[in-house]
Amino acid sequence: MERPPSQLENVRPNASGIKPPSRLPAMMSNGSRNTLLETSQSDLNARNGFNNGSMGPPPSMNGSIKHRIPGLPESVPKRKTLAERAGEPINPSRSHIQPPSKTTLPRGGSYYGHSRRASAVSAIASSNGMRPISRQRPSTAEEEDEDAGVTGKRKGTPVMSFNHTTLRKTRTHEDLRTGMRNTSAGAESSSSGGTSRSASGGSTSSDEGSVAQNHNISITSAFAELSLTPNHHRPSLERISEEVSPSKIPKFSTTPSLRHAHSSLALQTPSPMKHKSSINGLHTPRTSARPKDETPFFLTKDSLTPVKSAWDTKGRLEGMEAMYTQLRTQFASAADSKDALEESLALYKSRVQELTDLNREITTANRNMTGDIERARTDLHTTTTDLRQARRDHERDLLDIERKHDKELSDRTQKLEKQAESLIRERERDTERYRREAEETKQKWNRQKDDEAFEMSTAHFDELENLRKKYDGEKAALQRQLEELQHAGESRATESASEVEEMRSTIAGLQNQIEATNATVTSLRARIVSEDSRNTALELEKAALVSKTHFLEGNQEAQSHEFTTMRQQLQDAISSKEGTLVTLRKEEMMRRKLNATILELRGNIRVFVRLRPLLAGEEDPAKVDYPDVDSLDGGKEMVVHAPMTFSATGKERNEKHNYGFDRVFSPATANGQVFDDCRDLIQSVIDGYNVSILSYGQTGSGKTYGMSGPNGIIPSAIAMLLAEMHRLDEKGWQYNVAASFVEVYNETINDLLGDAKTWDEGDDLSGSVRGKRKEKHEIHHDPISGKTTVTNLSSVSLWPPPENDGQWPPAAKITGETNTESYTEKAVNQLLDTAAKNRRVAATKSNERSSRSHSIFVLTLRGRCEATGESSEGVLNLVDLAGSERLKQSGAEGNRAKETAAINKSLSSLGDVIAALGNKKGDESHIPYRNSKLTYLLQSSLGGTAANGKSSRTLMLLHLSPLQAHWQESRSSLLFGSKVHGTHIGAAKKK
Ligand SMILES: Nc1ncnc2c1ncn2[C@@H]1O[C@H](COP(=O)(O)OP(=O)(O)OP(=O)(O)O)[C@@H](O)[C@H]1O
Repeated sequence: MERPPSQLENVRPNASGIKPPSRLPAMMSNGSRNTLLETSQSDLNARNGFNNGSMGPPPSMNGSIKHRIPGLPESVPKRKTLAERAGEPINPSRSHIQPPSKTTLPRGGSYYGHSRRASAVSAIASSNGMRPISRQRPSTAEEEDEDAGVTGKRKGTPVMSFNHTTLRKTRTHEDLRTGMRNTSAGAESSSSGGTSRSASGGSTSSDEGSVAQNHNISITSAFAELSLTPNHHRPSLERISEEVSPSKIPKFSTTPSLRHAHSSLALQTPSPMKHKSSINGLHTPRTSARPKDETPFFLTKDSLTPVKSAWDTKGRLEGMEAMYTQLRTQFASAADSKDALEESLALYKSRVQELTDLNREITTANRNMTGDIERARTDLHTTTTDLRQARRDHERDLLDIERKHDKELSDRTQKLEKQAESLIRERERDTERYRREAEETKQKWNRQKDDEAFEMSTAHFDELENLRKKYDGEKAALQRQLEELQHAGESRATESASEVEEMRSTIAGLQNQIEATNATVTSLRARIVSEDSRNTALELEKAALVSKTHFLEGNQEAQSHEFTTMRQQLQDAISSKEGTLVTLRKEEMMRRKLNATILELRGNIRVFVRLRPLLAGEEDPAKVDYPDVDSLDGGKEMVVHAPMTFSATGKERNEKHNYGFDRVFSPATANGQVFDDCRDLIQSVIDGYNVSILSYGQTGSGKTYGMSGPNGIIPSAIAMLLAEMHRLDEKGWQYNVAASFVEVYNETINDLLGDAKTWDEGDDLSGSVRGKRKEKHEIHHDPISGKTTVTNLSSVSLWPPPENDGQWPPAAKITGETNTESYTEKAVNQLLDTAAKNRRVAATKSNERSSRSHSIFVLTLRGRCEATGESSEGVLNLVDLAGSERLKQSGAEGNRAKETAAINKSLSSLGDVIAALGNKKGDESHIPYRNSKLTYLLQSSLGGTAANGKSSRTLMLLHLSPLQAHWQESRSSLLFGSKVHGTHIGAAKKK
């Protein structure tokens, strides 16, 4: 069947994608082209009416077309094609149709009117994170069902189907679909002759979405993704009509350009060209706006083709007119949409501008901050580098100093060790030499003494033998005389016995007579008694006669000679005794000399070190070794392990320090053992030397314990001196012992045996203290006698006991004691108690006073030997020094600062004096005794030789704490001790 030429064939723009309706007949004829049929039930019905029986139109139809579209031009050629009209501006204000922006598609809104704009604004607000103010129409279950229904319904539809996956991507697509459905429904109602709801519904606010959707359908149909079915090639229109059910939604054909437009919209990418092409390629479904009697037309794949017979040109034109109208409406709506989009765009632009400004500001700020950070980083880097460099330099310096120090130390140590070794060797040699000399002298003297004794004893023996012989002779003569007398007495006794016999016989005769008379018996008994008495008297007479005989028979001359001899012997014995005493004195002198020699050899300044044991509760002792503890003459070395430290390079350091002293006592050593090693020194006080024993060390190291504790130096020294004095008494030496006890506190001297209330604390307060006048004590040193005296100082006589026993101590009189030793003992105890009490009273002004003051117990021994006329005077100073650790304390205030300064001064002066004594080159050398009260007080007893030639000896008793924590204090004490030990002072001289 031939298809008549169509006007639309000429107006179809190729680029628009709208297929000219002229293609439809071809499709209908053989179905070789893809054809999309869109229809509704009413269309079908209408078509059925047309097509029923024949393809030709009813005669009445030819004129009715013209009549129904009065606006159409009469002449078909004069009519503008659809494409031309589409190109015309519909409204000057809407001449530029812009595609919808991707962000202006409102959800559930319309592209038209206020609601559309509101939706657009809402979309902007939503995109800016604000709550949209326009009403949004949610997707309802019904719609979902409808969607499903559409799909389901179209499943079996051979003509077209929707891609729901794509449609569901956005709300816009839902709306589009809804619009499509409405359109479809409109078509249905139109075909069924019902009232067109959608035609008037566009202005109904209650169904604004529906109206918008109805309007949208033209666009959405263009954007909907459609697919062609293979049935497009059906040969006839009837067949198409059959297949399109009225209940089915309109079918659309789509072209690649439409698909592209849809996908662009779905992706919401604005593209004017795409939109335009979409609009141009739009195949509008027939809407309910079409008059009921209007010829239905199909929207096929390639063109808007009214379903008319080929000969029904008018019908087809009407369809096209309707489509044209529809397109105009669509263009109008597109223009509205454009306005809305422009508005949105303007909003967006302003917002974008704002954001751009903000971004710029932030970028600028960020850039500034980045610059600052960069600068700060650079500064930091520079500082870090500088710091590292400085640290490296510092570490290098430290290492250098350390190396230098170590080297210096090792050099000095080696040097000192060499010196010490040579000194020790020299000393050993000297000792050995002196020992040999002493031994020889002693042996010589012993031999001499033995010879003398032998000679004396031989003479004595001879004399004794003679005397014994003489005595034996005399004794024999006397024995003989005695025997003679005894014989005479016995003969007299025999005579008496015969007389007794006679008398007895007489008695017996008489007894016979007694029997005769009792009176005779009684007289006889009386006679016997008288005879016994007579006999006794005779015995006595006999003894008297014997002695008289012995006396009378003795040689008076011999007797007087014997007496003379005996007197001579007695005289000899006395003179022998005198000789022995002289010898003993000589011996004593020799002993003193030897003792002095030994002490000189040992040095006038000696250092003993003593480590006290750990006390209860104390932990972490320092490790100390005593390498020669088992040596016969006592240990002299110690190795102290310093606490572990780390070098600048982080290396572990376990230092050991070797020390050598005159004597080293381990913690196990008791006070008595320490004193045994001090004996010879104290003995020398009796011999007339001045001796100082100084207890040095930090607080709590045992100074006071060693000095005044049980069997400490003070009580032991007094006991020893008393025993020595008794011994020397036998040798003709008599001694006086006096004691004083002073304290040096804050460079002021206080009398510990006086009254603490009168003490001068050196606090510049004049006048009285507690109502008592302050006592000032001045030190005087006599350069000629070498004696040091302190004014106003109490002195207690310990030996001999004072005549007026009980005058001292004042607090507790010692009375009723006849035993002098007991007095001394008690006096010493009383003396120590008084000192302690006075210190306690003073301590109320300054706590821990005992640790911050020096106490000096002074014993003065004056001796005289009447036999020899010798005399001696020695002073023993037993000094308990203040805690040495105060040297390092700083930051003290008030009294403490004063105490610290005073302790510093006195202890450093002590070191200076000892060092100066060691360096002394002659009598002219200056020794800084006056630098402190302590050294000035001890001037005559500090190991030097005074101007008067009197010299002295010093023993430094170094006390150490056993705790590792006190290592630094112990080390400084050991260094001080080593310095003193290394000082060699010339021989001490007795005055
Ligand atoms: N060898 C020792 N054996 C037993 N205990 C000791 C010994 N040495 C010291 N102590 C004890 O250690 C404590 C401190 O001793 P001490 O008071 O003698 O020290 P210090 O150095 O004299 O103190 P301060 O600074 O007060 O003069 C005392 O309790 C003492 O009994």
